[in-house]
Amino acid sequence: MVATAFLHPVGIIQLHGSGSDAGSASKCGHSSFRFISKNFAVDVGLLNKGQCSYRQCQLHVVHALSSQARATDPISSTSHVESALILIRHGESLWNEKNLFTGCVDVPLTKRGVDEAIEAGKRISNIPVDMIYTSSLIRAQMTAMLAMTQHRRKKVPIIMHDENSQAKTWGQIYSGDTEKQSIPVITAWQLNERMYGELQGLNKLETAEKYGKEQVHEWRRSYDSPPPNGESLEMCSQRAVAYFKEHIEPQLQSGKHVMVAAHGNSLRSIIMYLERLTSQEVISLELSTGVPLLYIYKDGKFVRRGSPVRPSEAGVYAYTKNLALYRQKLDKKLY
Ligand SMILES: O=C(O)[C@H](O)COP(=O)(O)O
Repeated sequence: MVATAFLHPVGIIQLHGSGSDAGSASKCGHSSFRFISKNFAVDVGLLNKGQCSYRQCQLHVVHALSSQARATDPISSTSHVESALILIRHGESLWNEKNLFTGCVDVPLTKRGVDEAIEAGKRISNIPVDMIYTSSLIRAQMTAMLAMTQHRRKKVPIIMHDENSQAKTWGQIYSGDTEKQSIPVITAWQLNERMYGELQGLNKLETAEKYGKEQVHEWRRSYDSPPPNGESLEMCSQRAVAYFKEHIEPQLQSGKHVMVAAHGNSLRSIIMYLERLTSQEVISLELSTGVPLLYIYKDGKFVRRGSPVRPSEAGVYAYTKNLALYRQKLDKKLY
């Protein structure tokens, strides 16, 4: 009986068992599998066809399947894992202040937006953050960095540069201790604000007068009506939610606490996914600038815990034992 070809969603597996000497047999007998590490799998198909012995077999390392597979797999199920997810829309930008459609135009924060980011940081200063994801736009990156100046854990957020191999090499940290005291910040264009097409740079009020209030509201808040040569929320969701599922959700599933600093619409699309909102319900979803939202990820589900009102708000930390313990350790300076 030969091992069947399949991709296991959990980890690199090693063939063991009768009839298949991992060293030479080109035909492997029935085998049991041992997990060596997570996030990869090997295609045992080559072994079955006798095309190579185990040792020669090219380990077709396949990135682990989606979190769904991991969630259903009893061995890898991380149902005991509980992670915090903080979503934050950037603070007020210079074009928010001028009431201009911004979309993917890369404008910075206003002074008020800076203050909003700092206030947001105070609100989440006792909630654990292991990784930060931002869009590739400066207003989201400024918001994340400013917010983290208020965090009590005092870890240093460091923007990871992997645009090319030199950037990766030149940005390396050569101290394990220093690395432990830092938080990787991953920037992703997929988290950018929806591209507002020919509305970018136009005044929102003038645009409503020109095209009519209903039409502009449709473009701004509906799910599937794009502005002229721009993205609909649905199109934005196809990149933002896809990125969240592929890159961010697995981190939460492994127990990492994550902050995502992004934009009104890219976050609306992600919240639509987290809270299973319909395309009708999402129309009324509005996000204020610089107000952090807290979700608890557990058993493959996201539970929204609102927005911490202030760092001293007991309620936030009573939500889960882990958040309360983390806060206690901060209070006792155990970090
Ligand atoms: O892109 C913009 O103009 C704002 O960031 C969000 O715009 P909206 O509130 O019209 O969606």
